[in-house]
Amino acid sequence: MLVVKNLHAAYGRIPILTGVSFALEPGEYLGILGHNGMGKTTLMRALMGSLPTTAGSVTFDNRDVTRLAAHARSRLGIGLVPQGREIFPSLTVMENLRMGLASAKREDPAVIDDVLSEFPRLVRLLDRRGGALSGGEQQLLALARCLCTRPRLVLLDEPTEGIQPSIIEEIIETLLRLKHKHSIAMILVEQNLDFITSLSQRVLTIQKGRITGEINPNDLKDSEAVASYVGMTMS
Ligand SMILES: Nc1ncnc2c1ncn2[C@@H]1O[C@H](COP(=O)(O)OP(=O)(O)OP(=O)(O)O)[C@@H](O)[C@H]1O
Repeated sequence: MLVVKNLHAAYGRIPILTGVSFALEPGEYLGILGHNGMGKTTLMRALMGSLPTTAGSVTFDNRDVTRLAAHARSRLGIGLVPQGREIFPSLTVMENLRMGLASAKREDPAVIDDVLSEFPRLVRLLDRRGGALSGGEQQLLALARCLCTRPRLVLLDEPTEGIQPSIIEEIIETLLRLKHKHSIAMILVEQNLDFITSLSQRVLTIQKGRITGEINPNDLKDSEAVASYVGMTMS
C-alpha cells in the first residue's frame, strides 16, 4: 500500500530525515518508536506532503505521490492526526467534524453520523467548543475529524501525549475496532510503549532521521532490548 524509499527531508539547510525506507501492507498497523527530536513528526509531515522532501520517493497504492501536496494526498486516502491534535478550539465538536468533511473527496454528510457511531463519547459533546474538551476528548475529536475524509491510511502522531490513562485505553479500543471493521492502515508514531505494543503488528525504530531496526512488539516489554534499539531507556 505504501512504499517509502530513501526519503530525505530538511528544515532549511538542516537535514532531518536522512534516508528513511520501509513498506506498509494494506490494513497493517505499523508503530514507529523513537525519542524526542529523532524525526518522527518530520516523517509524518513528509508522508502527508506538508513538508517537501529533498530526495527519495513515496508510493501510495502504486502511485508516486512524492511531489503531491497534502490536499491531493488526502483525496487519495491519506489522513494525518497531527501531534498536539490541532483541533479548532473556538468551533464546536460538530463544526470540527464538518471541517474534516470539507476536505473529503465527496462531501457526504452521512459520513459524520457514520464516524460518530465509533465515538460515543463525542456524541454527548457535539455542541461543546473544541477548546473546552479535555486533552483525551480532543484527541478523539482529532481522530474522528481525520476519519471524516475516509482515509485508507491514517498517520497518527503521538496521540497519547498529555492524556489520562483511562482515555488512552478508550483510544486503543477505538483504533482496534477501526482496524477490524474498516481495514484502515495506520502508521503510529509514539513514545508510549504500552500503547504501541497494544496496537502495532510491527515496530520500527528511528534514530537521527533513519530507521535503525525492527522490534517484535512483544519484545517491547524488555527495556534493555528497547534501549539498544532506540539509543536510550524509554518510559
Ligand atoms: N520547523 C522546524 N524548523 C527547524 N527545525 C525543526 C523544525 N521542526 C523540527 N525541527 C527539528 O527537527 C528535528 C526532528 O524534529 P521532530 O519534531 O521531527 O522530532 P520528533 O521525533 O517528532 O520529536 P518529539 O517526540 O519531541 O515530537 C529536531 O531536532 C527539531 O528540533
